[in-house]
Amino acid sequence: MPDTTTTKDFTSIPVIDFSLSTSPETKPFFLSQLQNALINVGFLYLSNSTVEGKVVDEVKRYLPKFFGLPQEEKDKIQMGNSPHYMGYNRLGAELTKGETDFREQFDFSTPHVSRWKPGDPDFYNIWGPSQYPNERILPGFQNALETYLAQAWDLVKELIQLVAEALGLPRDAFSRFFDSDDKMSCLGKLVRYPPVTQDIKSSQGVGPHFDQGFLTILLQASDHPGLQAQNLSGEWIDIPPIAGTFVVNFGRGLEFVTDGIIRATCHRVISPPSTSNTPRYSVPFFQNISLDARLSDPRNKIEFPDEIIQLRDARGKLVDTDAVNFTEFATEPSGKVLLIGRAKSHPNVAERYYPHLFERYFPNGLPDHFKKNAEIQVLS
Ligand SMILES: O=C(O)CCC(=O)C(=O)O
Ligand SMILES: [Fe+2]
Repeated sequence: MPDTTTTKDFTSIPVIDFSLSTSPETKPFFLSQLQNALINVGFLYLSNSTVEGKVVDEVKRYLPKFFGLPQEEKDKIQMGNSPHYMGYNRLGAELTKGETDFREQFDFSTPHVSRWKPGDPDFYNIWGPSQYPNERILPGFQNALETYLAQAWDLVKELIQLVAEALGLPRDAFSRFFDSDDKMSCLGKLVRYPPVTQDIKSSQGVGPHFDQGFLTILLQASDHPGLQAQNLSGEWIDIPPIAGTFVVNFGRGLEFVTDGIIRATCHRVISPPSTSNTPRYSVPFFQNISLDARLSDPRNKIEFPDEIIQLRDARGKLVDTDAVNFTEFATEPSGKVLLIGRAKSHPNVAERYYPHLFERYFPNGLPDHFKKNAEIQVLS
């Protein structure tokens, strides 16, 4: 495997051992590896993290069980019934940059009560309770996912402090972007990417996009390749699963508040080929930031050491890419950016609960290919 620790334009993704961050002797090496990944790659594999192997194994065990439930059971908890964009989506019920993603998925979050009340901004309602299948149907499922979320959340809270240190900042440099835990919610997804079929010829598992918030931790829960990240030359670099690791990447929000020092790298998923007998499974976990945080507020500007700024400038400009971008960070509070992103991805939910956003982003109504795909599903 080529050495990516020094190259500016990556051709593979560095593997970083989290346990090196826990001892004073090895921490400087950990931080230097992290610094390179933050500035030059925007992706890394993390091994030996604090998330327990048995907790990961439980989640993996439930993936085929959940997606194997009868369609009617999954439809009972469909996202279309949740103003918080929580719950199940059938294959193809999601758009990235207007194009259909062929993945079936279940969105769930850390336990949370919506803080929205009449008169509040619409985006206060973006976080709220998850929808789980009846315990009788899938015993232990909710508990397994909530245990996983709690451990993933602890990990991102530690990681964001290490990110600050890797950029020569105090450990708490990013704490201003988070409320107390009871006012925060992080999002998890169970995702199933079926092989390409006759009906659905597209291999877009999920189209080119940037993640939105700060950190993403991704569990590749089967042996399928398919995840790819775009390097500075615009080439798509494979991120094949490596057992015992998470893939970590950085969202547009973190790129914004670090003035482009940290890369939010564009990525996509190619579906398994038609010759594959099994689906690809993954479990992304997205670290959100405070709904009220305005990243463009001058009071939120962070001063970086000169040598860090020089490393960014030496890297060169990021490739312009036609992907979902979250440019609204320049003007809107974080919660609104999140709500707009969700409305564009899940137009049926926006149409029902956020009609003002639906009209703005879908002035001609639900796109034909979105409706057509719904028909394919009804037929099959
Ligand atoms: O499934 C994957 O491997 C990646 C998914 C992803 O990038 C996303 O959901 O934002
Ligand atoms: Fe992503």
